[in-house]
Amino acid sequence: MFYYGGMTIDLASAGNAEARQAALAALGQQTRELIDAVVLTEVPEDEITSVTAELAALTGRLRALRRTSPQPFEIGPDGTPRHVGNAVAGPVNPHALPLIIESTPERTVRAELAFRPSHEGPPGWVHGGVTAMIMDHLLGHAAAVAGSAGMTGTLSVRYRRPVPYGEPLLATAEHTRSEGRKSWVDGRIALPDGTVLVEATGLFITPSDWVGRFDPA
Ligand SMILES: CCCCCCCC(=O)SCCNC(=O)CCNC(=O)[C@H](O)C(C)(C)COP(=O)(O)OP(=O)(O)OC[C@H]1O[C@@H](n2cnc3c(N)ncnc32)[C@H](O)[C@@H]1OP(=O)(O)O
Repeated sequence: MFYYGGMTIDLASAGNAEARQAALAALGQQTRELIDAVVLTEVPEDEITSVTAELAALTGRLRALRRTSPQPFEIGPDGTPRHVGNAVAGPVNPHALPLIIESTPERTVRAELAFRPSHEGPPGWVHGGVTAMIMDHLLGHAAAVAGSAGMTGTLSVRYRRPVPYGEPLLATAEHTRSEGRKSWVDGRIALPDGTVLVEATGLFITPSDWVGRFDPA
């Protein structure tokens, strides 16, 4: 639903929802490229000022029709909840990598990823809060794949080595045990040669009203 000039418009039913999602995903990707270009640019100051004015105009065009409610969960191919606007995995959210997660037959999860220049924390390396965010989401996905979808209760991260951006990395996670609505998950981000850079353990708690709602496929 979108709110515009006193009207509520259901754009999904008015047009082709799939084409709209593809268009939004393309906008999200272009915006990611813009963000990295902003971070890395060395163009002259008058060009920066000119581009800023153009961006202000583009921002105004997008604000002409605005969503007023959160996007709902969808059920992914592996039966887990997800939504296109998610800050880690949502294709239409420029903030997201987006993380593309695969489930294995053993109900573990893996994601090939490369951080971007805009994720920089210490010069030349990825910000620890960004890697923690990736771990949070991936571990949550592993809980869901194991049939224990929940919200993060606690997340513990051990930073073993600095994480580079612009290089291929592999993130993996697996559910280790559950007690009632509480589930524990381990995960890590590693170099392609297996060198572990970041390790994490999370406790995920299934809210009472989620019980039985997101059973894996
Ligand atoms: C596939 C998609 C993956 C997505 C992953 C996304 C990960 C996220 O970012 S989620 C966002 C961040 N997390 C949050 O916002 C959570 C906010 N907190 C909450 O909503 C609630 O506190 C919630 C749901 C965690 C627990 O609420 P509720 O179900 O009422 O818990 P409650 O009944 O009090 O406690 C249940 C058990 O969990 C324990 N518990 C509750 N909260 C915590 C906590 N934060 N840490 C440790 N244990 C906890 C309780 O002690 C209790 O244990 P026991 O059964 O042994 O007595």
